[in-house]
Amino acid sequence: EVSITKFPADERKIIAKAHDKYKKARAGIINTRHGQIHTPAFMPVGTKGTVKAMLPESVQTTGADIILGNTYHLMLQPGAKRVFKLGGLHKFMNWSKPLLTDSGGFQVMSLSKLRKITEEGVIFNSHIDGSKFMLSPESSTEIQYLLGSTITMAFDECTPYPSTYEQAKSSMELTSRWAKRSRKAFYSRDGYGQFGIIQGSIYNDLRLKSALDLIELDFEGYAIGGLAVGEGQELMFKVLDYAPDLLPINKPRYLMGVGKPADIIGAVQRGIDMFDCVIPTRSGRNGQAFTKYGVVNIRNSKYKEDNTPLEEDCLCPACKNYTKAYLHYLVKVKEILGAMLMTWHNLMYFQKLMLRIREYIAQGKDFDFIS
Ligand SMILES: Cc1cccc2c(=O)nc(N)[nH]c12
Ligand SMILES: [Zn+2]
Repeated sequence: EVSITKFPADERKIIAKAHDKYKKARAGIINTRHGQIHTPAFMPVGTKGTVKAMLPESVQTTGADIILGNTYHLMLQPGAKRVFKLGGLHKFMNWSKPLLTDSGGFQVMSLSKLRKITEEGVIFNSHIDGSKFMLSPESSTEIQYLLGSTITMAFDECTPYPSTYEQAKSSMELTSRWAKRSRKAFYSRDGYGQFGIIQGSIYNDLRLKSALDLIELDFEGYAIGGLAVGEGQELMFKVLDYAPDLLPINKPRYLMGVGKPADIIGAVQRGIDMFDCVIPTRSGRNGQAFTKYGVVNIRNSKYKEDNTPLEEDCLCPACKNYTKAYLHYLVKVKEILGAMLMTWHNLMYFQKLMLRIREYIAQGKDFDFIS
């Protein structure tokens, strides 16, 4: 057992795995100002201060310890200063457990129409009304402070895939300079943390340089960025075969934007502790349910008279009180309750997967199951 201080006031126990294939898998607890995070952990995405179609108390019943918010969206509407004046994001959205906010650069690149990357930061036009904004390591870090994030992400540039070695190198070097400025701008408090994000695309020497630059800044945790950007599972795992080992063994490792159950299992086996992905919520709203029998596309007409639940032993309201026929109908007629029940089931499914993974690691058992 290795126990180390993660967030200032806290301890984290890592139970190293004996089994060779799983020796990098670890189960632990991150203690923060807003409560514990059991890892490996899946973080539901609550982009605009809400996990879409869910009440925060419903998210809590699924077993989620922490949810994500987004700097980009919240700075545009309702504005970080306003959220701060109203008591911070925890109070605003009635979520008292840990909150992690992404730093906004990734969202600017994927959402805003016009943008310009300079050494200072990213200048962009809001995708809502076209008004001009700037996000920099300093402003992103300040916005996350105003929101009251438990875990603040450093301001990075997500290197697109594919990128040439030169493109990936200069992008990674910019991220290292921005990480230094982010770290300097961070107001550190007990039980709060800031995570650095390593880049370097698929090039192992760039990944190493990125890790060395960020380890010098002594972040409370580290994220692996620049994956889940179209490289595919095989290449992602190839990077994950070495990248997590470049990071301090005694700090949380967060793989951003991942992923499907099989991606999560493979990444845990390679030493990742934290995940976030829109798949359970977005696909739930689109009528896809994750079950132990595989993904159920509830809109398929074969379910229109299916009087059985998605999963007979699932404790979520969709499975306890309703049938696939009813869910099929709700989603077909675009009733809001359809989005709610499908989302609730998928979030419960992802949290059950994480719980089983944590239990298997703690018992020293293999967890190759594709749940
Ligand atoms: C959300 C997300 C997904 C995937 C990759 C990234 C990344 O590289 N950097 C940031 N800040 N966020 C990411
Ligand atoms: Zn269910």
